[in-house]
Amino acid sequence: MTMTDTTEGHRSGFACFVGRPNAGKSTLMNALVGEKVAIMSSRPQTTRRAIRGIVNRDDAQLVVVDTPGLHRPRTLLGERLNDLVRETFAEVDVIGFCLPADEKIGPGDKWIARELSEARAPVIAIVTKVDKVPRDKVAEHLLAVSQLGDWADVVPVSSVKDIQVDVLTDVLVGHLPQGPALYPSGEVTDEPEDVMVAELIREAALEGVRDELPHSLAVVVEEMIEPGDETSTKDVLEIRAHVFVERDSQKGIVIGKAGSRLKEVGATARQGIERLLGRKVYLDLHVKVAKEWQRDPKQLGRLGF
Ligand SMILES: Nc1nc2c(ncn2[C@@H]2O[C@H](COP(=O)(O)OP(=O)(O)OP(=O)(O)O)[C@@H](O)[C@H]2O)c(=O)[nH]1
Repeated sequence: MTMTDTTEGHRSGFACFVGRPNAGKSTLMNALVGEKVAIMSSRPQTTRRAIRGIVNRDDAQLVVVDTPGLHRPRTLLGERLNDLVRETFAEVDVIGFCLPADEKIGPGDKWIARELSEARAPVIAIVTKVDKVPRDKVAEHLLAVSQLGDWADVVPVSSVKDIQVDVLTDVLVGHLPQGPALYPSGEVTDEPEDVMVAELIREAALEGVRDELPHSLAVVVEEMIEPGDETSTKDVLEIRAHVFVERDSQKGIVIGKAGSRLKEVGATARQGIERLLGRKVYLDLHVKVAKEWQRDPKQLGRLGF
């Protein structure tokens, strides 16, 4: 009998997903990782890259990292985000490019495809939402997608109906280098709490209004006050956060009629935060207009970009 190293044949590495808004990236990432992983948001000090989740298997560990939306830059923030996306592309082992089966390939997809042609890592074209269209349409779409670029693979999936998600995992894992697990299984994040809390609030605030507020929204946690603290007024952890938007009209969108939407945002975010921290919290949200913050480097710095 020979001694076998347990890491022999084991693969590990990073994957990221890109695609235009609504392409099904988040749903797919959640399907891959097997649970809602927004709360695993993790942001290394220098970038906005976050760990979305980790797929742990006996033979592999696939770490899925987040990429800020890739889009045609119009503002300073847009340019910086795109730089970050390119940095992310340079650091991952495999890239998944999501293209929804129920939508024609558009200029946005072509732009992303061109960006991806520069990437060092292999790109898997993923045709998402195949449950939404008949089979012959899927076939047609697959053909169009395969002609769009030089892909390492083209994989059709449905995250909602769980079609081919396991196949996609195998394909992604196949592109990882051999190596031991990068994170202990069970570990989900290495991020400070306030950053994750801010991310949860931002997610909740964007829910349903992503199109209206694409990148014009930032959240800063101002204070997290423990019940025993001098300034504490509550008997639970008190979190005060600012939600920054660029314009008064956007403020209205976030707050809603008579504050109805902000109340919902707060309730959703609070639930997530309580799950994350494992304790009850009191959440106090203030919506503020930081005019043109996307163009102002000082403001950007303060908001963590
Ligand atoms: N029927 C069906 N709907 C899906 C599938 N995947 C995603 N969707 C829906 O498509 C919409 C967009 O999905 P998301 O996962 O939020 O897309 P995204 O690419 O993360 O979007 P952005 O956050 O805007 O970039 C949601 O309403 C999903 O429920 C799928 O496999 N089948």
